[in-house]
Amino acid sequence: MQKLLTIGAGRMAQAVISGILQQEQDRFHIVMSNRGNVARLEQVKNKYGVEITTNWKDHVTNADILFLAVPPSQQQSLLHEMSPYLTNQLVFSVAAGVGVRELEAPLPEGAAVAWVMPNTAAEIGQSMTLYALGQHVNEIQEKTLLTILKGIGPAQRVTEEQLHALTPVTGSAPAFMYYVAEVLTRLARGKGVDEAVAQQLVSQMILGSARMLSSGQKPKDLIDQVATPGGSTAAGLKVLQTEDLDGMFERAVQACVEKNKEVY
Ligand SMILES: NC(=O)C1=CN([C@@H]2O[C@H](COP(=O)(O)OP(=O)(O)OC[C@H]3O[C@@H](n4cnc5c(N)ncnc54)[C@H](O)[C@@H]3O)[C@@H](O)[C@H]2O)C=CC1
Ligand SMILES: O=C(O)[C@@H]1CCC=N1
Repeated sequence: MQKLLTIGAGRMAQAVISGILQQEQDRFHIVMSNRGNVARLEQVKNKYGVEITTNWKDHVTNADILFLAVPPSQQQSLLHEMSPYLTNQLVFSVAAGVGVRELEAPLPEGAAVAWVMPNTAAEIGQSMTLYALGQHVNEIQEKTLLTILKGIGPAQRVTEEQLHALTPVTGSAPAFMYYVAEVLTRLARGKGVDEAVAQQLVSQMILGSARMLSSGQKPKDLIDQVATPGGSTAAGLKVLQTEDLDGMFERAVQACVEKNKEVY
């Protein structure tokens, strides 16, 4: 059994651990740590049955995998602090904007690092995860990482530059989708449907649409199937185009990219 130490026990650490435990219960011994929020640690211990600690240093030397799930602003000082304890552990981080180069720089020469960008659907094994590997990750470590990622959903290897550009598309865009869901749910409620029903009908609509997309059909073709020529959907789509929804999404993605750069 390999020992996996998380530093950070917040939303993303828990989403990933939850996904791993559903798929790979017996493969990893998981220890979760944070900066001292004992109540949060007790919660994760009760919820996931993992070991907890407020002092990651007690576990770092005999861990096989170090999973950094702290805010991007905290990560460089943490890496410096961790550096003297590193031997051959695989270090992977999910911090937005903190690339492979930034992970390697504070660590000893030859440190094995990976930059991973999951999303919160990791919690149910449905994240679309992107990852980039540092130059010193060996075959066994890559296999271990892929085992972890398999637990949280499909994963796609990309370059570090692509990962910077795509973080909004897979990491942040779930929030954009939930925003759309919130708006549609509110509209449905405004028509006298109660909240639970409104959420059910919107979530099933999104689920069905996602399944159609994941069957490989092109968005354009799927739009055409819905929009009867001269019909009501076409009238609605025209409003979205006139109001520049494309431009709004482009600007939202760009805002995420710019924000992620602020870490440095
Ligand atoms: N929430 C999301 O959808 C996604 C988040 N991420 C990344 O995941 C990381 C964590 O984000 P969230 O889980 O959303 O935040 P969060 O605020 O829920 O969790 C942060 C955790 O880090 C701990 N922490 C903070 N500073 C620390 C330090 N110096 N030493 C040890 N522990 C420390 C906190 O106690 C907390 O447990 C961020 O870097 C973010 O960019 C990446 C992809 C998606
Ligand atoms: O909002 C954030 O900064 C993180 C990065 C991707 C998703 N959540």
